[in-house]
Amino acid sequence: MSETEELRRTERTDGRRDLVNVNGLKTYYEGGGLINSQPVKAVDGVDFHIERGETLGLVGESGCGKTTLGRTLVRLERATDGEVLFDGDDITTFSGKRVKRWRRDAQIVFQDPESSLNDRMTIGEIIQEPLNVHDWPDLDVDVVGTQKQVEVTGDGSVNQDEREADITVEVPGGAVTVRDGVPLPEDRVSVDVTESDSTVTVRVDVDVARKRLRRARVRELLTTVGLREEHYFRYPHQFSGGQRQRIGIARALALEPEFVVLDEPVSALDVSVQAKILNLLEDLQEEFGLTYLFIAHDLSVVRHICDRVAVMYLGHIMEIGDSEELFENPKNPYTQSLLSAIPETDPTDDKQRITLRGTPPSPRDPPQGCPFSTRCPVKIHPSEYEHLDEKTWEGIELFREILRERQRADRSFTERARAILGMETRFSGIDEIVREVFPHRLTQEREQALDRAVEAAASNREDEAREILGTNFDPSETDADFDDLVDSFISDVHAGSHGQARSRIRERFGEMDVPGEVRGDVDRAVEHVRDGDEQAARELLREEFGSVCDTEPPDHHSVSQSGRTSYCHRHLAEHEEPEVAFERQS
Ligand SMILES: Nc1ncnc2c1ncn2[C@@H]1O[C@H](COP(=O)(O)OP(=O)(O)OP(=O)(O)O)[C@@H](O)[C@H]1O
Repeated sequence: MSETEELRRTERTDGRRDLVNVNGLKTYYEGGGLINSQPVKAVDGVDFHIERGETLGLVGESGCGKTTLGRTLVRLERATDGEVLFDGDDITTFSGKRVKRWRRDAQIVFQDPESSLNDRMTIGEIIQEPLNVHDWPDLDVDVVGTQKQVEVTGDGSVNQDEREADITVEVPGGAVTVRDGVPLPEDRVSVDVTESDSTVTVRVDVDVARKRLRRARVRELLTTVGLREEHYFRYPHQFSGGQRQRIGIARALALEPEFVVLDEPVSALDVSVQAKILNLLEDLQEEFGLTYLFIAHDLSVVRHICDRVAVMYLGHIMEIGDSEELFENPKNPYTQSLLSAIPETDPTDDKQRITLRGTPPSPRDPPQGCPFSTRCPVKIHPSEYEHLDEKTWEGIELFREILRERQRADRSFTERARAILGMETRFSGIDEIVREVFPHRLTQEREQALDRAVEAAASNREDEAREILGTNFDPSETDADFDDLVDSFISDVHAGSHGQARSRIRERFGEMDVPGEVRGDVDRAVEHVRDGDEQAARELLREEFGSVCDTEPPDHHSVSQSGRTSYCHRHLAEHEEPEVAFERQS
């Protein structure tokens, strides 16, 4: 790649160089040996960048792919597709020595300091391990002050990296500078320079063994992360959770990385300790110019520590941008839902809490269109059904969601085996589901009878109430036990729950209270389910009531001046913006 091309790839329009650039990244886990099983699409096509020295937060519900994404960036997981440019180079294509060299630049701190440290090693050994693996320090040498070809012999070697060399030798004169990160006094380095017409040969001898340098480096790291040098010979179990996390951080910093993935670094710690570790991480970032990807569940921590935030759902980034802006004025319906669940510190703020129905779909079988379409509270309705009221829509979406959940349950071995053995009777519940999901209404005559029955029961004329119900409602119309139903009705009225008493009867004897065209489709879907063909039921409902959200993946739309983007069809001009749709519903 030419230098200009490389610059174009890594330099953004505001002129700041990005350290990490992720393009179309996918990480799939293969099906685990099950025949025909689909891969888990843990990360399913994400694009973002991380600027040098910034902290990008990564949030989202459990299982949305945060850890997998973090691990892919440091190559603990192999990318299935896409590229991860680190300083312009695609690390997914590295192999052999190049991976090993690059690994020093990118490290990870794990969530659980309990299990991520080997209990049989001393703290010193744990922190020293990466230094041993990478044969640290390189003792690489930069020779300055000459145009001639340079040869380095003895303990040193020519610096071939872009990093600052461990030792710099100036010729003529042989003045030595040792890089800050190497705990080596300059008077322990001796230099001998010989020059010919075209070559300078520099012999560098270091009279301190690498082992001692490493031990000194570990002691330095211990104090850097707020521990004491005498902790060197202790074991992990002798430390508290917070101290163990400090050890994990020291280990991650040992090779002086540029980029650190912090995978829920404080989630396992007591609240009082969390703040200390967060402060430490911020101080270290400033001191060493680190770039962080900060993965977290706790949104208030993210707001506090991150410059920008990426919100993830089912392997996709739904919204990404400036942290304060995103928390103040979220644009994506998923971000809006996620943030609405944070308890409000100000009790006078009457923020609307958005309850999401169902659970996220399986990453083995994600929705075809928008990943959030199966749960989105402001999903776009097809234009021919725009006149439908919200209650009917809610019923349709819920019905579709229930059929999808049943499909998912179908995947379990037990369920499949039961079906094959003919023991399966789950489908018998369909009438009950329809009664629960859609509003039901009685004929006018029956509504009046219901009024009279409520009045009689409320005045302790139970026999009369029973008689009214018995005369006006035919027990053969319902699969419920009629006497039990009447008993419950009377108990509800006595308890003052007249509404519930009425609903009981309406659900059992009422007609579905939805517009005729909807009713016809629901009835046909129910028929398919009765015939054991749930797939046909799902397809029918999708064709009839599905919208662009069900069929097309959205684009990322710019939603603020600062470059924040949101992945949602509603940002297209022909639709209402998500917040307007939320407002209309409330
Ligand atoms: N090694 C693996 N093999 C197969 N599937 C996996 C593997 N690791 C993770 N997954 C699946 O990939 C999806 C994403 O998981 P991941 O751990 O990345 O999510 P997460 O957002 O970090 O969740 P959490 O917050 O619970 O850690 C989940 O469905 C998970 O079950």
